[in-house]
Amino acid sequence: MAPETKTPMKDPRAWDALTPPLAEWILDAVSSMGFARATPVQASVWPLFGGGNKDVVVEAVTGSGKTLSFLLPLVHRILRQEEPTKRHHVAAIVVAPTKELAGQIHGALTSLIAFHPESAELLPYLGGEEKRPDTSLPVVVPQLLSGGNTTTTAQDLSFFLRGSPNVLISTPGRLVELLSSPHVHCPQSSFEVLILDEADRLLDLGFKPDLQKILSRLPKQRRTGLFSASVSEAVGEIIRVGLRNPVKVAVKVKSLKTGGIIEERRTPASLQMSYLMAPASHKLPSLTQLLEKLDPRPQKSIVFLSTCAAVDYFAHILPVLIPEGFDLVPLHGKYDAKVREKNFSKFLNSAQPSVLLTTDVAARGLDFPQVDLVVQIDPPSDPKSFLHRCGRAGRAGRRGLSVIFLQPAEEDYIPFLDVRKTPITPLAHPEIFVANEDAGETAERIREAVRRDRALHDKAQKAFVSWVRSYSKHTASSIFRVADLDWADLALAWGLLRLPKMPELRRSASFDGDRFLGARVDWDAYAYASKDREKLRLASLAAYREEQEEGSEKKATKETAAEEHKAKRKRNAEAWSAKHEQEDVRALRRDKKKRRREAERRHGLTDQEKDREMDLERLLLEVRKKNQEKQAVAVASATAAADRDVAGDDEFEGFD
Ligand SMILES: Nc1ncnc2c1ncn2[C@@H]1O[C@H](COP(=O)(O)OP(=O)(O)OP(=O)(O)O)[C@@H](O)[C@H]1O
Repeated sequence: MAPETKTPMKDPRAWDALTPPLAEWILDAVSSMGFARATPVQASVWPLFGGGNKDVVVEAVTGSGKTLSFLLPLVHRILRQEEPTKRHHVAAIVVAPTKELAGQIHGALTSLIAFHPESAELLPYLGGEEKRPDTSLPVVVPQLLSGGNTTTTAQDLSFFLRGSPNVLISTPGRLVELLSSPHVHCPQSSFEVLILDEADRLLDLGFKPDLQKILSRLPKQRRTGLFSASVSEAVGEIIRVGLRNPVKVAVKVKSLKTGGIIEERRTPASLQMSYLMAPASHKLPSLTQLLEKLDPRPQKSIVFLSTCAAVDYFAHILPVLIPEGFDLVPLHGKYDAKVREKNFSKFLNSAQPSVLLTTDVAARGLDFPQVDLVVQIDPPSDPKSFLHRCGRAGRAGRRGLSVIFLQPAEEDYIPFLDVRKTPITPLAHPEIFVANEDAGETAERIREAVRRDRALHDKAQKAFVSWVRSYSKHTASSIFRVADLDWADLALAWGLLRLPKMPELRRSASFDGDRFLGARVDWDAYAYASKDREKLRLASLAAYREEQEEGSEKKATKETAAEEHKAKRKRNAEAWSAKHEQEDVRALRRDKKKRRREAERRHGLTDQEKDREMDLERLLLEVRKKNQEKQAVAVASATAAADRDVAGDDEFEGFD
């Protein structure tokens, strides 16, 4: 019997085993890129989306090669057309949520078509002043619409008119602007395929209006592909994109749990997903230890914070804290497009160990080779971001470590992530231990830096308020509760010199009311490092003081006037009584004189005349006595009337 011959099974993911067969130039390209075989997602998507005529919804873990899984079908569909795409017609569009990701996809496509001779010939024309020549064969001509202020819409349009690209790669906003031009055409005869990368993010409410406008400008007869590591998060929204009988491609990871149980995960097997329980003030010292102790030293690390303002602030603080030899590169969505671009490529190309300090702007899709470590100092507000953030490390089979720092009150996040198939385990190695004294020392070092420049204090105040607001917006609101925050510890963690005035503080039971945290600061002398800014501050301080002084002078004048008025009244009252005393004296003298004269006069009167005068005098005395007793104007006036009749005005002057 002839010996049994076994033909070796062909690797189903070998590039040359895929159906339909890949073009020669693609085989060259992937082998030059060092990709020995297709990744599971590439092998699954190709026959459906490249060969077949299916719409696809693709979910595969981060770093599993989804970009190439949609680029290969995209170029294949364009190049198999009988004729080149007409001038100013678009054949394919790729939409991505951030400029950086759009740029990266554009880079990947450009590297790929560099292997396609007819398309490669046109590459030098792209971006140039010259109109690109027509071709007789189909070609792929990409244009990146980068948005922001890197290029204006007018520049994008003139590039489009000169280069006549047939593939647009863009963020939603800039794409809407270009598609609104009457010179940009997407007819059914030319348009082939629409790709939404990070589709669940693009289907979020924020992008909805732009996405609707884009869809309304595209023919209904087209192929559409949705790609993401978490596309199933958007199940309810997928319908909006107008897919026709889509095929769902889900590439899952199975891993062995302790006890021999096989579990399904939504994160790559090469990525260790860990957590560290740490009060807020222990987080930065823990980060420092992690960077120090990891062996080999992480070449590239990404540290996530929750807000742009926090990145702005800690970008000035971390250089003081992290071990020597690490470059710190900040990146967030509010930077000017040029700074964003510069910092992005600085991190990408840095030769020495570097740390990217960033927000969720860098959570999705970005493929930095050599990212060994991801640290989430702040857990993401949206749990969808969690696996994307972690997935910046451990890509394409490379080992990676992801650590999330959780405060004691946030412990429930651990089972929460388990349910979402992104389980995390306690960080066992390297061992991190932070004593309270270390945390206090770190806080002092931060405060020292803050004291050197008042601008840092301003940044800290702004950032802290925005951080608290973002904390209150966590989707998992039952786990991240502002009411549980330990304000004194947070103030240490941030190295604050005082806590900003916030309604959250007033409502908090754990806040003891000392916003100044026992830190002694001479606020008038506390200066900005920038001379110009300090000059301005001093000028406005002087103006403020002057205003205060004017205010107090006015107040003093008012007070003096009031006192003077009071004194005058007193003087008047005193003068009045003195006057009356004098008058009394004078009246007495007059009386005496009068009586002496009377006595002399009476000397010569008859007895009858004397009696009449005596009666008159008695009457006069009675009236005077009465008046003196009552001293009331009403009574006096009545009495005076009677008196005047008898004695004349002169006698009652004082009662008037
Ligand atoms: N067949 C392959 N073999 C080896 N490496 C590959 C292969 N295809 C792609 N890669 C590499 O894998 C890395 C990750 O690819 P890619 O960025 O497409 O991942 P992704 O699945 O889109 O990740 P994310 O979900 O984070 O966006 C890239 O550096 C890419 O060059």
